Amino acid sequence: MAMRTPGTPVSKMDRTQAVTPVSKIDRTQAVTPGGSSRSREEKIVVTVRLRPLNKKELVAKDQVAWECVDDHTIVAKPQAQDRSHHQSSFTFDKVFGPESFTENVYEDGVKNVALSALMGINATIFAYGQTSSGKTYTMRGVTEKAVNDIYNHIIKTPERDFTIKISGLEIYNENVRDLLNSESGRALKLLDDPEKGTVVEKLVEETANNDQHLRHLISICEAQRQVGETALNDTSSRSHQIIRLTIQSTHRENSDCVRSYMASLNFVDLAGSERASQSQADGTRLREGCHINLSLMTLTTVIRKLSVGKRSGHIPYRDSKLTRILQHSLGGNARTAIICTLSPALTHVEQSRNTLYFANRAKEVTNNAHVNMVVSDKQLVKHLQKEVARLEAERRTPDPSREKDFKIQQMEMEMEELRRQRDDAQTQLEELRQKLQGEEQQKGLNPFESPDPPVRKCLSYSVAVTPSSENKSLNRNERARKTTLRQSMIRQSSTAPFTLMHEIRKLEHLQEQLGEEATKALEVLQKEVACHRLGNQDAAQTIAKLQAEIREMRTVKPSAMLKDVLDNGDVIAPNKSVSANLKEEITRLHSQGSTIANLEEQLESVQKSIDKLVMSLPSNINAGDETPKAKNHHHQSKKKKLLPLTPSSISNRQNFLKSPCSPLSASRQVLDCDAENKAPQENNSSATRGATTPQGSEKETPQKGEESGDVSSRESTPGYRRSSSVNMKKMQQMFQNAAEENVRSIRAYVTELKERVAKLQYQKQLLVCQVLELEANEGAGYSVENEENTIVEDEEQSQVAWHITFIEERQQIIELWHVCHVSIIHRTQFYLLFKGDQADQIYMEVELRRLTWLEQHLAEVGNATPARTCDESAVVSLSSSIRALRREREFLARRINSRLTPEEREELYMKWDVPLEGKQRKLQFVNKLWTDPYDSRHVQESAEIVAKLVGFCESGNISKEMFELNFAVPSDKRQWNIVDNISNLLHL
Ligand SMILES: Nc1ncnc2c1ncn2[C@@H]1O[C@H](COP(=O)(O)OP(=O)(O)OP(=O)(O)O)[C@@H](O)[C@H]1O
Repeated sequence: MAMRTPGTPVSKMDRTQAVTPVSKIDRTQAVTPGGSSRSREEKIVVTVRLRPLNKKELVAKDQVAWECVDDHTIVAKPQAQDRSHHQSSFTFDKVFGPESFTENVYEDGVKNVALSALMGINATIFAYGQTSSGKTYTMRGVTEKAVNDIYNHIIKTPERDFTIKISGLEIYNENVRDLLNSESGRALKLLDDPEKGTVVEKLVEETANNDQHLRHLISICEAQRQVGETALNDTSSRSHQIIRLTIQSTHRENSDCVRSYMASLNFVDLAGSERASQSQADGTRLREGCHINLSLMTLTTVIRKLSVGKRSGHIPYRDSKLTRILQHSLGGNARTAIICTLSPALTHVEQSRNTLYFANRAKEVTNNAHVNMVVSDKQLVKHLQKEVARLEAERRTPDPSREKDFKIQQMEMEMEELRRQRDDAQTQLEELRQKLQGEEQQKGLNPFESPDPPVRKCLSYSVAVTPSSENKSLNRNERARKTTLRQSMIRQSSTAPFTLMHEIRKLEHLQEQLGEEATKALEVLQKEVACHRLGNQDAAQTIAKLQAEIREMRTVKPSAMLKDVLDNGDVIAPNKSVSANLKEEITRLHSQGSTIANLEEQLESVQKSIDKLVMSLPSNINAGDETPKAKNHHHQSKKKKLLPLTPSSISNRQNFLKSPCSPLSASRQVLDCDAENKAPQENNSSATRGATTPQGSEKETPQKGEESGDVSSRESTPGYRRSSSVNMKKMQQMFQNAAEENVRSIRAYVTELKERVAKLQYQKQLLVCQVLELEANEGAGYSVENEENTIVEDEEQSQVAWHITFIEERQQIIELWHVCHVSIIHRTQFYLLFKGDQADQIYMEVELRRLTWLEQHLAEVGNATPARTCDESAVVSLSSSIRALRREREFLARRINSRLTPEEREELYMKWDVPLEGKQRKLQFVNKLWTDPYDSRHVQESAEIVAKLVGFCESGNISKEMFELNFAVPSDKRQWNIVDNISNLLHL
């Protein structure tokens, strides 16, 4: 749509496009197909103003020949003697009658076009008409009002800086004269500029300081204009006058923005066409009249040619200086409004008709205005100078702020403090232990023996797992559960000493692995940061200290005894009794009580140090705009890529059981609970991921380091420095990004190590409990030596008792699954795998414990939205568990068609009361599974259906190992494709 209603208020104007108000007269053209959104075609706005009869005409009793019948139409009054067949009615954008004010002409006719210049769009306002028709009268008023509006706009737009310049020229007898420099008296040349088009050479351009100044300059132009008396007009303009305002505006606050709007606004008061007979011109006036008519004729030709289309051949702009100077305004890059002025007198009716014909053609001319953005040389130079200075400074001093050094110093101090605190804690612990030992010895008791072993065990467990649980009232099942737990422990203690020893070995081996991996992580960190600092000694020292911390962790390795045992192939010394071995184990476990805690503490300390280091990276210091979500995503994706993991660590990670009782995990409530109920992906996908990611990660990290190293080495060469400061900046930025990413990855990795240490803690505590059970049994007379006899004697009785306990425990577990919204795939596997075998005791116990903890945790957290911690571990809530379970049910529903035949489906739908024709019946059906924990038949059938849907059959495609307290990789992943996911589901 092209603009038609010229009076749109400035506030409603589109600041970047030529505005297109609605018009009553639809003579517009469509926007150029494929044209820029900032450029559009628009027809010249044409208005007609009919002045009142002047004194001379009134005296001569001239008649009024024209009438404005409405806002758009002017008609010739029928004259009795007029027998010609001229067009008598003309329609324009606006027609103003003799009573109209110049203000109306401005507001409704040209304002919109004039103010486009404030938005970077060139604009031109013409007055065209016969001599004495009122052109000058109208243009003066229009110019005055436009100046008012321009300055009002400037006042209302404080965010932009405006510069207004003015030049004035007249074309008199086909010579161009400077109205602001009239003393020179010489004619100015027109030059062709490839960018600007025709320019007037040496035309003076003054900058207006304010509106008054501008008005003053305009008045100078008008005063300098050639005026002469003719028969028709005492003050007839004998030249074409062009007053040009150049308006430039720049956004104040955005100092980096070097582009600004720039447009010119032309006020063109043409000389009037005249007939020599009427103007009675002779001599000078006649010569003037000839030139005037000649240039107006060229203008008319240009308009006529343009009105029939720009491709209608040659447009004779160059035939007159007027059309040459105004070329852009005639069919070019400008919005143009023409005010055609008419005398109403019948004596001038032919002249007026010619004016209307001209106006008629002009309204068909199409312009193509666009917003002009310019880069001021001055601004550009300023901007470039600033940039060069900044880059030079950056090149000379990579870290001018010294802020990083300061932060490193701070970090070192904090590390020192942490180390001191750790040593103090260790000393205190040692003192406490010795004191305790002394007291126990005074009482004549073994320090690790308790007069009431079961109570000792319970305390040990509850303190470690849920420090606050002592004050909480027991729930409906807790009492019974504790009883059965105690029973199962006692039973287990008589059967599992070897298993326990084995578990202890594994745990300790894993602990050693953790130390190694932490060292690797720190080595990578050191490399990254060393590169980043470009040899900064302080940073290197800091990292060396961090690494020493990790080495310290490694020194707290399994004891010499463990080493012996491991060296001997993990076999218990044959000359020692099982009881003696266990006692030693107990002692060793206790003596290592602080080992894992130390590891945790030290990892915590390393984590803090790394956090500090990451924060000290320049991009982190400045970065405040990265959203947490984006950071999280970024972090996760990079973590996958960059972690320096070994295959063994990957397999370990996949099989970790998360501990709820670690001091770390308890304080931070770290629990991978979405994983608890996470719906598995389609088959194979997870296994593939697990296999490919670590390999990629092993390759990625060193590559990054090498890249960084390359950059730093190149930067240090003089040739590189000379090459380009912009390139150097880019490369520095790239390097910083890479370093930051890797350090973040390492931080995430250390966090993960911490979690794993926490899990170790949990496992170890569990083992301590069990070893204590053994010890207690021994103390009570159940010696391990006569263990076999005892078992044989009590076998039958024990089996019956266990069976009863199993039934009870399983029911408790099923109820807790339901309450905690645990994965129904997990429920199915557990339910189908553990049928009451003696060896199932430990699994039942572990499951019961973790569910008890989970139930309590959910009760504490409630429905709170799981918050994300910085290390990305999710905190489970009831709602997150329910969501995960819902996703899992959707997953299972999707498998119904592929896993069940149509007959099976139909049978099941009927059996489970799912309408056969109902919508989403698959989901409806799955939603009914595992919903009644008290109906054993329902539970059994639910388990069977889920097993079928996931392809699990109890006879061997899943290992009990995955529910066990060990970290072994399932022996055969092919047995069940989604075993990895299920392992995750089991994470605590
Ligand atoms: N709309 C109007 N209302 C009242 N008086 C008007 C109007 N238009 C013009 N006049 C008067 O008519 C006379 C001629 O006007 P003006 O000089 O503006 O004509 P012009 O078209 O510029 O003539 P020229 O081409 O000879 O310069 C002036 O005295 C002016 O005051």
